[in-house]
Amino acid sequence: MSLFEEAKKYIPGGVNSPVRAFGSVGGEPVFISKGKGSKIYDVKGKEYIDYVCSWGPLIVGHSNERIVSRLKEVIENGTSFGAPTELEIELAKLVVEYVPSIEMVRMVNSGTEAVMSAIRLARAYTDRKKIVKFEGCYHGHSDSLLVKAGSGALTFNQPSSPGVPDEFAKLTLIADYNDIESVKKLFKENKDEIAAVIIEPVAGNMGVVLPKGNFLKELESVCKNEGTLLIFDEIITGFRLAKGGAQEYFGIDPDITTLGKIIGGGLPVGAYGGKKEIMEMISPVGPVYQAGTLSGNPLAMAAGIETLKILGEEGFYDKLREKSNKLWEGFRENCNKLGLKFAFNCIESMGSLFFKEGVVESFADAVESDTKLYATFFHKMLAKGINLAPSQFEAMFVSSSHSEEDIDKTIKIHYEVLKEMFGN
Ligand SMILES: NCC(=O)CCC(=O)O
Repeated sequence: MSLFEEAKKYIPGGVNSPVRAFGSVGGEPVFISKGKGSKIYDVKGKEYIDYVCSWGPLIVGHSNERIVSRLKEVIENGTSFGAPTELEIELAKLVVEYVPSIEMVRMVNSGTEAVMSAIRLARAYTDRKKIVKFEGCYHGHSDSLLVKAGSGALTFNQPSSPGVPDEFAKLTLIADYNDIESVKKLFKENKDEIAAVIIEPVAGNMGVVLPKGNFLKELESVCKNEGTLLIFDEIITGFRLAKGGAQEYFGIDPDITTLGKIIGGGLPVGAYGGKKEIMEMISPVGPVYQAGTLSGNPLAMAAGIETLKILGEEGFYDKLREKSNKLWEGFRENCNKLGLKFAFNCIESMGSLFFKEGVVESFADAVESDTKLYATFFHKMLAKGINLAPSQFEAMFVSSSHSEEDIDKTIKIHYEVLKEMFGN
């Protein structure tokens, strides 16, 4: 019996998160035994260059020495206290220093929790109930956000999940990413009722889709005029596009920011932060309740602190950009050499190749991609030792641990695979 067969006996679908099950690409998921730097190894010892990076957190690669050694130090003193520690202050300070709009931050355990809490806070702050999200954006799996969601929900054709009561779902209004008119229309129809607009500033869960022109600026100003809070879901883009995330990159001032992934350096951490006036509505200062037994866990804080310190070093993002651009250029050249006109979207160290000709600038464009071709591409890459996300509707990530050699090898294999699929 394979490990997957065995897992399926005890765990629904054999996995603890649906996207891992290879549902949209077929076949059995690879079981991983270890990771080091840019590489992961399956239980049979096969090596892969990894561009999933645990779905984004590992911007400095697997099993980074500084993180591991700090974790060893911290674990000697205990694993959880449910009481304040200095480590929490250290990570909070770094977040406030790095992320322009954050004056205060609350740590939780996952991105889902961060978003769920941010929405509650926005509703309490504005005394309004409705929220706006964009079709194909994914903000974790809390009830209000599982309406026309991206990522695994889209991959598995469950964008609006059963189990979410209609009464909740109808408070979530849906706009089109990169279409400010669709947002304005919702505001017109729901005057003074919208608490918050939540957005992935760069969409990463319908594949990578970049904000066009002034879209984010316009969104910021619509929200300000309407007395609605703008929530930037920077769970993917935070500390990824720049030290201060997408808000620094695009010069936007959101009211609340949600963080996850990189902030935990590979351990479970989420966070939400914003202006002091808003954040001080949270219990025990204010009336908005939110809590967590393991929130601010010392190990998770330590991994986050070490990661953020590395990101703060001179030239970190310049080097990562250079490396990423080399890979993206390689992919583009490969497509050109083979006369392929597939859309390729990238920004800094995140990118997606769409099996769709032309451009992908909206959710409607993204879902026109040929997911069967993606599945073939994915399996051929995997067989040759390149690990990509097992879905068209995800991003790939470059880490600081990817070497020139990794990048060259990946470009070479990418060419071979596309040639096998499309060459004459
Ligand atoms: N881009 C989607 C995620 O990062 C979530 C991964 C998961 O659902 O396990």
